[in-house]
Amino acid sequence: MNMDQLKRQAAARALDEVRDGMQLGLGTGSTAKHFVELLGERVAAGLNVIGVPTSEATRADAERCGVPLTTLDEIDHLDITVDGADEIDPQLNLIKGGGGALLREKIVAAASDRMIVIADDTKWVPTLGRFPLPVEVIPFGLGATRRAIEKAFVECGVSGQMAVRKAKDGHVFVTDGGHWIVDAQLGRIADPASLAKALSAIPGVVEHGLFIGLASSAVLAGGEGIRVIERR
Ligand SMILES: O=C(CO)[C@H](O)[C@H](O)COP(=O)(O)O
Repeated sequence: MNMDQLKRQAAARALDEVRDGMQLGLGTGSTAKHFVELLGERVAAGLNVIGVPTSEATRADAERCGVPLTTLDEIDHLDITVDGADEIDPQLNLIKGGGGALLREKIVAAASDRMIVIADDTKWVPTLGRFPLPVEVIPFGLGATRRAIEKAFVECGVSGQMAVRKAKDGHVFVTDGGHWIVDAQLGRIADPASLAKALSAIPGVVEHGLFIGLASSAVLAGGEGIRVIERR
């Protein structure tokens, strides 16, 4: 089975948790896209749900698949958010934002009763940090923000190169919120909760890709089948 088939399997398993009448957060990325497509098939067959997309890309996918959409201004909570991740550790802390949607993804996950992470099992790691940590920043005063981020890294015992993310066309990548992303190659984040707190305290940082205590469960698809891990 190839990687894409594994992603679809994980998405299909998460769909088992969806019930009629639910309000759903719809994640971003190639794995979440499978979930939106499968959900669209169920909607076409009569399932009544409504979704909040975590990016303009997911909004377009959901519209194409016929999934009804709303916003967090029109409804007061979400039952489940189903989203992918770039890394998942055994405490179900995550690195997200490889697709650049971390800000909306975190807002939507935090507004949800449950967050189900779906992934192929290569995303499962003993310690976060091999995947570059995305930090969403305001372009104004970026030099000062970078220095403050470096200081936070030192205080939290990590270090590594930082680079402003570029789009495929070579221009700076701009998020749906109009911000930039700095990717930090940290290698190993021993204390992700402390680093998350330190980054959140920096004025020019809009959000970062450490999702601490947000995921309720992870559905991991691998060569030997599907593993569902619940947060203790
Ligand atoms: O955080 C994300 C987007 O901001 C994605 O969930 C993450 O990058 C995983 O993507 P994929 O399912 O394509 O591997």
